[in-house]
Amino acid sequence: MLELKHIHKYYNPGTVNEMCLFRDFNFRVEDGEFVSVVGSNGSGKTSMLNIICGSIAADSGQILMNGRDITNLSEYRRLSKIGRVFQNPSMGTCPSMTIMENLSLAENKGKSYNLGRCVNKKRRETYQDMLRPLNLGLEDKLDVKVGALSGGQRQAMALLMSTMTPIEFLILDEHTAALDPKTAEINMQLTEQIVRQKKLTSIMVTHNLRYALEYGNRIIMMHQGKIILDKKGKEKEDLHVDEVLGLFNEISIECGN
Ligand SMILES: Nc1ncnc2c1ncn2[C@@H]1O[C@H](COP(=O)(O)OP(=O)(O)OP(=O)(O)O)[C@@H](O)[C@H]1O
Repeated sequence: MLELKHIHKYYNPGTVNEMCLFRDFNFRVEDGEFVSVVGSNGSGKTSMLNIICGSIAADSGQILMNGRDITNLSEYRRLSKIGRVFQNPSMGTCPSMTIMENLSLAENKGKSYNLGRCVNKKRRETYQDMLRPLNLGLEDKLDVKVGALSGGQRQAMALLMSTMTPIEFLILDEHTAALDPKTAEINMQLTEQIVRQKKLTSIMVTHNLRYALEYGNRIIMMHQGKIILDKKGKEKEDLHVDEVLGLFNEISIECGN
């Protein structure tokens, strides 16, 4: 379970650019939930993920993980339980290292081993078996540098790498936004498969309303630092893209856009 309680967040406090993004923001994600997060630009989606992961600090409020208060826990320590994939495929993989080295590094997350000890034949075979079902031909490219892969291949790698250690939570920040439709679909299917297999509690920010409705069991919409729609289960299944789009339009008119 992940919980944000009474979160307050100001950007640029005490300056002319001061902006209050979250005022008493509350959000709770139950174990096993896969929450899609939609919302207009600047509504606070990435800031919320950053606060959960510890990349930025809230000004006040509490962050709980499985009931434990992690508000003051460093990002590094939080990430032993959280995997995160970003929009940019070049984040989360190292371009100057080979696929083999990248996967080994990801498997070593939290361990003090160096690479030399871990790039071995057994792992090579394991990684080939892991990559084969993706049908991206990566199993035959273990010694190719990741920088030579396409964006879609790199994002599939980033997804695998973020979930190689025994994490409980997966945070996806527009992870298919930079991919062409076919590659995005492949990455979404891979996401769903990993989430189901590893029983991960997941939060996926996306601007793709179809993905937001098709994948996961809960959807929230954010607007100006608030959750303005929250549907799960059957209520979510009954939602149509047009309805969510309608809500977007209402908000835009309200904001004078
Ligand atoms: N480091 C920062 N310093 C100052 N303001 C920030 C900072 N990060 C975000 N903001 C502001 O906070 C608001 C929310 O930004 P955030 O990136 O969380 O929104 P978002 O919903 O993820 O947007 P998008 O869909 O465009 O990615 C925006 O107005 C943004 O300008």
